[in-house]
Amino acid sequence: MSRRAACRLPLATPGLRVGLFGGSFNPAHGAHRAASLLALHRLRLDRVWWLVTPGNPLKNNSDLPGFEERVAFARAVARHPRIDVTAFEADHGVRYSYETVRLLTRRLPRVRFVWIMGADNLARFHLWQRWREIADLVPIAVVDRMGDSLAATASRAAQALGRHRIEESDAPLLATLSPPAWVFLHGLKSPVSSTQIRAARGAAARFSAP
Ligand SMILES: Nc1ncnc2c1ncn2[C@@H]1O[C@H](COP(=O)(O)OP(=O)(O)OP(=O)(O)O)[C@@H](O)[C@H]1O
Ligand SMILES: O=C(O)c1ccc[n+]([C@@H]2O[C@H](COP(=O)([O-])O)[C@@H](O)[C@H]2O)c1
Repeated sequence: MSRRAACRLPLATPGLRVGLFGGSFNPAHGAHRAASLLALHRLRLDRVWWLVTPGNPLKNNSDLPGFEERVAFARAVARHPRIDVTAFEADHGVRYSYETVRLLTRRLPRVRFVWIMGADNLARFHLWQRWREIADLVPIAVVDRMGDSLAATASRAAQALGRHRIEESDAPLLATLSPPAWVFLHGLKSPVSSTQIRAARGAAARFSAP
């Protein structure tokens, strides 16, 4: 591991409860922040680390803006003392979440990590590389999202992990449970998406073009 990589991970003391929130952040937006605050509060986390991906393995990344640009904008949007925007995956040359989680849990075995994702990602979680092993490594919190709840709870991964789902009222315990364990968090249901923001920016650019 390089000195630079070691420097770019936030400080984490044993027992700290850390939510891992991976994303393309193209661009970061208010629902990323709101989902992080919901998870911080409902899971009794100490911090949330945003893991800006060098490129989602399931997306076409040909139009993805530069990594540093997405990190800088994410930092401007996060603006919270308990949210850290990290370049962990780029620093370590990984883009599969299984590798990220394995690296982090090995390097910081006494930190209590929780993987956080929006409901759209639970709906497609069974397509991720080694998704069952991710669920064996860390508890998972799924944040409800407008239009995605039904597909998420009926998905292959949700069904396969069904008996490991805990009651939402037990969410404060999630970080202390041995995986597999997961919870579905209601209470956000935001319609905001990066897709919508990119479309609005594109329309504005076309409108103002001479
Ligand atoms: N409105 C939202 N409500 C809940 N979770 C969200 C919301 N928007 C994004 N997320 C979650 O944030 C994480 C990062 O998402 P991402 O950066 O891909 O944003 P996005 O808005 O889904 O982007 P895109 O529209 O380009 O797919 C994912 O786990 C995603 O499910
Ligand atoms: O590991 C995988 O196979 C995998 C497949 C799809 C998405 N992910 C991760 O899921 C997170 C959310 O991605 P996105 O593009 O929906 O923001 C991000 O950390 C991606 O690296 C990971």
